[in-house]
Amino acid sequence: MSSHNQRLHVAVGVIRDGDGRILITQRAKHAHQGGLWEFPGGKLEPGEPVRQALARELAEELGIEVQTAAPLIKIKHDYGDRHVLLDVWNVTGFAGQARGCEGQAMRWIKVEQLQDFSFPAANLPIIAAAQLPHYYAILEGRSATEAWDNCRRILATGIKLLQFRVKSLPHADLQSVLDQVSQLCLQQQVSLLVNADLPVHTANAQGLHLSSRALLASHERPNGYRWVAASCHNLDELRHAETLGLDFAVLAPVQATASHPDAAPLGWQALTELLDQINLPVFALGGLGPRDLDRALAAGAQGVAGISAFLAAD
Ligand SMILES: Nc1nc2c([nH]c(=O)n2[C@H]2C[C@H](O)[C@@H](COP(=O)(O)OP(=O)(O)OP(=O)(O)O)O2)c(=O)[nH]1
Ligand SMILES: [Mg+2]
Repeated sequence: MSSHNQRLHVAVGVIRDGDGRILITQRAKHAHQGGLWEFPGGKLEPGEPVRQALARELAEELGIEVQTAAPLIKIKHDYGDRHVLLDVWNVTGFAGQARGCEGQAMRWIKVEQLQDFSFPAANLPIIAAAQLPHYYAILEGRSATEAWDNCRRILATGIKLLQFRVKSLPHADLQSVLDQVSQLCLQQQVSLLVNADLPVHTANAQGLHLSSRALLASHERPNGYRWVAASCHNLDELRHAETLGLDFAVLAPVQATASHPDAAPLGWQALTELLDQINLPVFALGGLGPRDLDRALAAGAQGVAGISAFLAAD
């Protein structure tokens, strides 16, 4: 194996301050991917655990001590001259004041500003992962009243990412319920994705959610949406979502669910193995709720998606 084929394992931190701002630093001009902005971090030493490498690199580069960190996403990327595995962690607690210990430029920026900076090519899914929350709620309802009631209950839990998928609603009611839901989402700064199978106008939504059938029928990313996501059940579908340049996927069913009793659950092990093979933020769905977040993160997921799990009691 030539040295270029050996994958360089890199520990990377998406560091957040108390206001949710993110720290980015600029790579030295002469370095690989020089001059571009990056999330601080660096190469693992031989035999070094990744969590330890993360702490060491952030101490060396920024003079901070990592206190709270959780896995965010893993990216494998071939630059041609170098093959990297970026092992990216969310760092939400640290001691000390970050400074550029190696003379590098640094900025604390809002998550929305990540688009305004040039990062290495491998960073695209990291930026999506950094901007997405850990929970994705799916709105269902058999009547306009029930859908609206469910929407209010879901948003009351603090959900910031919502899919409008009220497939059992009479078509005559769909548009007015969607208009009402999108109004409330706008007010509460919730990102709303509309399921692409629904016969509605999506002008007031930030995103489109493709069913796995719609995903496989698509040859390019739909235009004009801040977020485009898809439902997946296997590696082929996940790969297709990645190839189209979608922002994230939902993978189901991870556990057995009452709503889909015939579908064989993947289980945590298969979930981990599937997520290891793609560079895309993925929410785990199926028999899961907020209590499963740590397990989902450990498996390499962005977080947890659910329907009934996010309906808080009134
Ligand atoms: N830290 C970091 N590295 C990234 C990002 N995106 C990306 O493609 N990389 C690549 C660039 C490099 O090829 C590799 C990091 O290796 P590096 O050589 O900078 O690591 P290091 O900090 O240990 O550097 P050094 O001590 O050897 O100077 O990962 C990112 O967001 N952060
Ligand atoms: Mg570095």
